Amino acid sequence: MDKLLIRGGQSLQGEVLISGAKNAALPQMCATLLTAQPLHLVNVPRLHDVATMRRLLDHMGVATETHGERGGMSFTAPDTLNPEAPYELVKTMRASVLVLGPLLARFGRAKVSLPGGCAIGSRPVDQHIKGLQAMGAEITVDHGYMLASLPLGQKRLRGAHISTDMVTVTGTENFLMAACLAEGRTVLENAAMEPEITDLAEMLIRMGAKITGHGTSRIVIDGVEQLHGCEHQVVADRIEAGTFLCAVAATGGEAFLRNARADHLGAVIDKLQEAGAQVLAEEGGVRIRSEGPLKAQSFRTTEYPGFPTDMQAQFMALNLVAEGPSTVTETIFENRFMHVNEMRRLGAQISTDGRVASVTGGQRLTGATVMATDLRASASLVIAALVAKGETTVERIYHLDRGYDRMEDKLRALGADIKRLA
Ligand SMILES: CC(=O)N[C@H]1[C@@H](OP(=O)(O)OP(=O)(O)OC[C@H]2O[C@@H](n3ccc(=O)[nH]c3=O)[C@H](O)[C@@H]2O)O[C@H](CO)[C@@H](O)[C@@H]1O
Ligand SMILES: C=C(OP(=O)(O)O)C(=O)O
Repeated sequence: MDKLLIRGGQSLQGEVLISGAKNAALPQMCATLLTAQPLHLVNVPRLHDVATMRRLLDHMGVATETHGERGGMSFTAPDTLNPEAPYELVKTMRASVLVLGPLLARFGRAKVSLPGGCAIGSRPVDQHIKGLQAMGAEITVDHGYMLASLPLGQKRLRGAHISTDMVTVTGTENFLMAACLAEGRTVLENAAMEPEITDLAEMLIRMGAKITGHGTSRIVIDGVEQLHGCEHQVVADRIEAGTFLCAVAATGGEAFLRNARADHLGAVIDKLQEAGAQVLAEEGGVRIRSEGPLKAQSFRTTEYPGFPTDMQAQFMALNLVAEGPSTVTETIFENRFMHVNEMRRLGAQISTDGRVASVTGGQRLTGATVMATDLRASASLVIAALVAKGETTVERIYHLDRGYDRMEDKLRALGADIKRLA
């Protein structure tokens, strides 16, 4: 199993290219199921989750191709395919639930294993099921599979008014895709507003969908009979960018994050600036300068445009070395502090009480062997290791590879002493 060996203490300097977003590319790949015409994506990140999604689409009978250096991928979903997502292919990836809406909308049936993904909470899909049922689908769960179909004689899903019990990102994406081919109007209340939703909606509009209100909490979709192919560039990964911002802030130094979108990182940039780092939106990217001691920041995770749960662990790593006490409150997932125990192996002083972690800042971390437990936990351990004295081994980095595009190469180019051991 691959691991990372990191010798801490180098400040980071230079330029890094931010890849396309995992959480935008994955739903966009699923949207290919909505049309028989080819979908061409560019700026698709090189990630395990993307490879897994490709295998899943291949398994169903979608023709997939990669081309060029710019992360080009093409997909063609024929009129007849196998609408089944087996456990083996979906167990590591939450986004696999996103085939459900498109399959139902175009083929009228689907058999999809309950999805996996980061083990950061129980992560049910009850809202997905309820919303699609409101659109007329019949869905039962049996032996870990969602079995979905349309009632006899019904050819299309029907537009509905859907108001979810909580804001759900993939739930919103499933309804958005399903509603594009439904009969009549669908209104999504309490919709997620993440930039990845907006990017998906913009791509669907390019495919012929009629959508308004994306980027707000009320999205209106008027169903059409058919969608067509298109070419789309995947939006830059705000979480990868945020991770590099925290890494540079923690180690000190200066870096330009090419393609990063400051407008998608408001809450994270505000906290970094309050901590004392300089963060500037520039033409083509974001620059960060960090020198001298930073001040630890308390924060709570909330839905976009609030502080992202996917940045909680990385910012906690920064709070370890910044000065002063801080509290970190996780409101989205009930079990997203698994990095805390591993950070303690590096000498961190953190106590947790339910969803609140209290962090003692200004700590001298020292290298140790730690274990990655989930995707962003892995990234936070890498950041902590970059500032720890001596050598740290981060084990089980297959979690990191799920969602970061060659992270160690990018960090090495910025001056980090980091290597992968197979
Ligand atoms: C592939 C992808 O885009 N993953 C992101 C997506 O995950 P994901 O879409 O799984 O997260 P959701 O927004 O759905 O989850 C938000 C909360 O709602 C709960 N919930 C959700 C659906 C449901 O049917 N029932 C239910 O109870 C979840 O357990 C969680 O507590 O948004 C999360 C929150 O920003 C991010 O951390 C993930 O990186
Ligand atoms: C939790 C995450 O991913 P997933 O939803 O794919 O498990 C993440 O990207 O931080």
